[in-house]
Amino acid sequence: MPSLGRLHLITDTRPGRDPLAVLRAVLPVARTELVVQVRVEDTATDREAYDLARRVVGLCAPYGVTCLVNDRLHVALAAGAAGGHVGADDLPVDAARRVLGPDSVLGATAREPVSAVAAVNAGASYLGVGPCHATTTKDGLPPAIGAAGVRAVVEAVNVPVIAIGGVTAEGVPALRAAGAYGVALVGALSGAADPACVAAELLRGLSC
Ligand SMILES: Cc1ncc(COP(=O)(O)OP(=O)(O)O)c(N)n1
Ligand SMILES: Cc1nc(C(=O)O)sc1CCOP(=O)(O)O
Ligand SMILES: [Mg+2]
Repeated sequence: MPSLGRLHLITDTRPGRDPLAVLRAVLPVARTELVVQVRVEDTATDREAYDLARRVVGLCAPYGVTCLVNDRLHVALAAGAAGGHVGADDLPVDAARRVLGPDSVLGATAREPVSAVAAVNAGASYLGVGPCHATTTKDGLPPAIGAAGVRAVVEAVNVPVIAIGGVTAEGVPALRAAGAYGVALVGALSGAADPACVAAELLRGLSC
């Protein structure tokens, strides 16, 4: 299994966003500290998801950067990604592990310690934990858990915890202090005027 980077860039495919331009800017700065998660809108077709995943895999390969696919594990396999990420509405973690095989990276969403332990026992190799802070990127999320909620999960499991939801460079030190291994972001990178600069700032926080 590839070693996991600490900076998880999740593609932003909302209208007006350019996920490949953001990726091209961030790749040379973050290199192997980067993980890219291909996440498309629920309304996107599998063909659209596959086309984006193939392009992301192709851009990541020269840098040795890990590419994952959110939700659609058949797309992950078909596109040659290193693994996938599942949450409560997706395949259960044990089924996802069977689909991906023993050596793939498998992330699972967990919001508190009990489900976190269950996800790890079912085969998750890392956990996405949040929402840490309020976010406008995704609707319907439960209330923010803050750094204290992240810490509660960190103390319950022995896999990397990736903090997600409203993460900014300013927020990284508190999340690291809570034990987060890394962070996952959509808006803070996708909406940045200079994504490379923001990535460098995020990496400085993650290296402490
Ligand atoms: C790193 C990371 N953590 C959490 C999520 C959320 O996954 P999920 O709960 O399945 O929600 P969707 O992203 O599918 O809307 C994630 N994608 N990545
Ligand atoms: C896709 C997603 N999942 C979350 C969760 O808590 O499960 S928060 C989130 C959106 C993260 O986007 P941003 O960095 O712009 O807040
Ligand atoms: Mg999902």
